[in-house]
Amino acid sequence: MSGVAILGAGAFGTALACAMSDRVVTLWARDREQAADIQARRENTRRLPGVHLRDTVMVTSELGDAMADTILLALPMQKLAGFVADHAAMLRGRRLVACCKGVDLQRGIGPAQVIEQALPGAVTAILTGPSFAADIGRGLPTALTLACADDAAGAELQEQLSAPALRLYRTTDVTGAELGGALKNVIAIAAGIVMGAGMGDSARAALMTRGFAEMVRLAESAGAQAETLSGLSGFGDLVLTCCSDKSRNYRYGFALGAGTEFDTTTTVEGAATAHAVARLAREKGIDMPLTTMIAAVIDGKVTVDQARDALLSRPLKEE
Ligand SMILES: NC(=O)c1ccc[n+]([C@@H]2O[C@H](COP(=O)([O-])OP(=O)(O)OC[C@H]3O[C@@H](n4cnc5c(N)ncnc54)[C@H](O)[C@@H]3O)[C@@H](O)[C@H]2O)c1
Ligand SMILES: O=P(O)(O)OC[C@H](O)CO
Repeated sequence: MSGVAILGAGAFGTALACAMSDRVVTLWARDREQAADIQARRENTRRLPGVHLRDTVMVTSELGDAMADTILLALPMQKLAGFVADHAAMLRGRRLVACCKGVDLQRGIGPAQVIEQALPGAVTAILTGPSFAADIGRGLPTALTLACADDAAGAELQEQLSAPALRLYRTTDVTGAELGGALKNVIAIAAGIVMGAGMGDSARAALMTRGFAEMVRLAESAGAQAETLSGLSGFGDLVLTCCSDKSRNYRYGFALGAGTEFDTTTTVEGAATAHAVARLAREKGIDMPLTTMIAAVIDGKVTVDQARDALLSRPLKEE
């Protein structure tokens, strides 16, 4: 058994399959009809319309046909624990690369730990960083972080998963990489709120900067290295997601700020993660005013105006 399989035919899984289609790669969709449709049309019309899949991408809904030595898990964060627990027997012994961004709401842990709890001893890695599926699908140049605690395994994965337009940088700081990807989504919701409510570009810049300070504070308390947060998975992804309406987290925040409707079936990882992180911050005694406020706004416990006023009237402090 060799090669690469991607589990989850959402926007990101499909885009990764596209980027890695310089070789044979398998894409698994849980829905039989959707898998057949993508395989026949060579396009995922539901999740990544307009992107053509080469014949080297094999699409299946049979999980057994999607087993390879390296498995990319491109599922929403809150679905990961259930999925790996349900399919532990099949996944055991393979290199597992989580491609989701977030903190598990029930367990308060990131994707690598979620996998390790279900499959102790598994070689686990994280693929994360600034990347819109639509950009990757169009073959536009993208750089991501591949984080693996076992550096030798990480180096092999970096070689295996790099592709002509997909450049992977490597780190052993798994905690830093996964918290960068998780926390930037919360700040992106906040950036969307700021812009949707008409607070302006200067307010967004302030929010991104103070949001980044929160990200580093929490990550360091969890044992991550601050410089990882300054890399692609932290700073890079924060800038991308806070400044583009291609981002679903940003668009969700914008709708909250503007008081407009938002399609609740859209994957918005930052919403659950805001709650998971606000709880973690409370338990650890870490000051995370923005994240805590975003969780309260999402819950409707405070209005956007109340959140703005409360944040602006906090005691003055050193930067
Ligand atoms: N879309 C992007 O631009 C992008 C970029 C980088 C990272 N990501 C990350 O990738 C992850 C997936 O996002 P996406 O954009 O592909 O989402 P998506 O909403 O486009 O697709 C999610 C996919 O997961 C499948 N799925 C949901 N629950 C499942 C379950 N229990 N078992 C099996 N399959 C299940 C759905 O059928 C769907 O195909 C997220 O964590 C996201 O943050 C997305
Ligand atoms: O659409 P979003 O907000 O989930 O963002 C997609 C990616 O995480 C950007 O790197």
